Amino acid sequence: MPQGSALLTSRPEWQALTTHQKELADTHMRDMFRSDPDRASRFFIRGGGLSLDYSRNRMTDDTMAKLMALARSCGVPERTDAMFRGDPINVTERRPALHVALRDSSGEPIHVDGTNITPEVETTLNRMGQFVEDVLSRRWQGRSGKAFTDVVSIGIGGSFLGPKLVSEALRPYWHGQLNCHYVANIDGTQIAEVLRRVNPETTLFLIQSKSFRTQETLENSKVARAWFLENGGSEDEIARHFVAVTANTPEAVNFGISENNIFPMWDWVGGRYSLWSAIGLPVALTIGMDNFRALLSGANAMDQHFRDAPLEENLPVVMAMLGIWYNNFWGAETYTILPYDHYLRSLPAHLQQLDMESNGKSVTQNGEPLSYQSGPVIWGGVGANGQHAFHQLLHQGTRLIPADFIIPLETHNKVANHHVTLFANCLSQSRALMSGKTLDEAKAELKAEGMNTDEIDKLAPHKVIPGNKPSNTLLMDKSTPETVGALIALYEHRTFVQGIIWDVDSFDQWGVELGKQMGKGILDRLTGDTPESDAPSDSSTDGLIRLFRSHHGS
Ligand SMILES: O=P(O)(O)OC[C@H]1O[C@H](O)[C@H](O)[C@@H](O)[C@@H]1O
Repeated sequence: MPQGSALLTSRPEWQALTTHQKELADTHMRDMFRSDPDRASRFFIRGGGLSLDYSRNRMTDDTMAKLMALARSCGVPERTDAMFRGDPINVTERRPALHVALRDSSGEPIHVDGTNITPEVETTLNRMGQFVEDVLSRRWQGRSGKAFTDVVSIGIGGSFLGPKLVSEALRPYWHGQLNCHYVANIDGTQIAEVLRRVNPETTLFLIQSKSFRTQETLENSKVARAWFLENGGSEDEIARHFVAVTANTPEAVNFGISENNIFPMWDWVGGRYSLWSAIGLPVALTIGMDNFRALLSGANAMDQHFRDAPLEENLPVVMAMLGIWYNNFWGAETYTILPYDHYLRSLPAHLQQLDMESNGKSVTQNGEPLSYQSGPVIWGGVGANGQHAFHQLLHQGTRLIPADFIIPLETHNKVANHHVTLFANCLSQSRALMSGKTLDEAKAELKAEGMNTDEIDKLAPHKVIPGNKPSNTLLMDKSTPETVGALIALYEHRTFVQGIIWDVDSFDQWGVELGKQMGKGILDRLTGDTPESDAPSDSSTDGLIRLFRSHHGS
């Protein structure tokens, strides 16, 4: 499939969308709804246990047909097949991206370099299951024969955000035997606060690092080990309290983790796609292995929907192409994720890494500079809280910010009339964003309040809400292991499809490396190990290093 930066924008399908955007530029969604009573039922699809109402978008049937034509011309179906087949779609690292294999229980073989990987996936899941059972049944217990009460997961980035999101999302499924804590940051406050709350005799540490080279994780793990030894633990007992998940067994063994306590990761799973692997252990330990497997099966249901449904009825594809529509044809720079579910409060943070690390790229797969925008800024926050904070800018700011509203039909916590009120808030926000308020409506309202004409003329412009702001509404019956799995998988595939259109490598992250490389030299200068470094610097960095050193008297 020919691709390339110039090729994309010169495709007839791309140009048709450029022209089409101009035709739609002056049409308000309010009028689209008025003139088309079937709009909402036509732009409503289901898949993998989720439902999507995408009728509140600046589009018509013609727009969707044009977006799907672009998807086809960029090879979305073929590239999707390539991903599921295990082709090395991560071109810069010459690897497949096979997170879908982690949740495929069909038994169908998937080959990487000639080896069927599915038996190893199943073996690892069984090992996880055995470990969870051993811990919960107290066959595996702390050094003084007490049952574990706490799990501390040490990891960052993909080895942190996904498991943390799922732990929180599935809080109603916690069996209650174990508390779960996450430590990610090199800010010592985080680990200090966690260690203050746990007991060294009953705490299990999980060191989660695909590479086993990540500074933050290694430094925090050293602190955890030292704390364990300082608080009555012995070297021999480390094996009972420290477990690692990594693709780098030698480094984990070097660190002092017993080889029997190491769960594997594979280089064909990207960090931000790894919560489905043994990186999900903190989740499995707190919700039990059956629920963890249900999470995988929910994700697998979305995988099947993504692979098999026609593009027009395919949730990840429809959402991806609407995102392309705003990003590349309407100039939207950001995209907001609004879960109306307290349990999903960490979804925006997880999707931020998933999407911004995957599609924050500026060259094509062949290394040519992009002549168009790639991934947008992803942000968001839980509803209804955001309504009393940043939604003002969504309603009346000058920027176009498409939004995804995500809400379960049913709550786990029936408290007074809260859930129906939450639902009403969600619907009223998406409706207000779409319809807005005209100047005439604002004036009529003020008149009805008894205001005089002079005052009305002054105040009314401030009360105009432009509307025509696009949003999707994603629904699920309830936040369950299955629906949460499907929801996360949906966004993974949405990101993947957009990467196909932009022709970027969605599975590498070279940009992250530069800061890491520079970090070492700067640390040495701050600590005085190499005060006069030959490494390239600048007057700002030099000045700030001097300031830090003089503050610490060095
Ligand atoms: O799991 P690790 O190898 O420790 O990596 C943790 C994280 O750090 C890196 O800097 C990457 O940006 C992330 O994609 C990765 O998930």
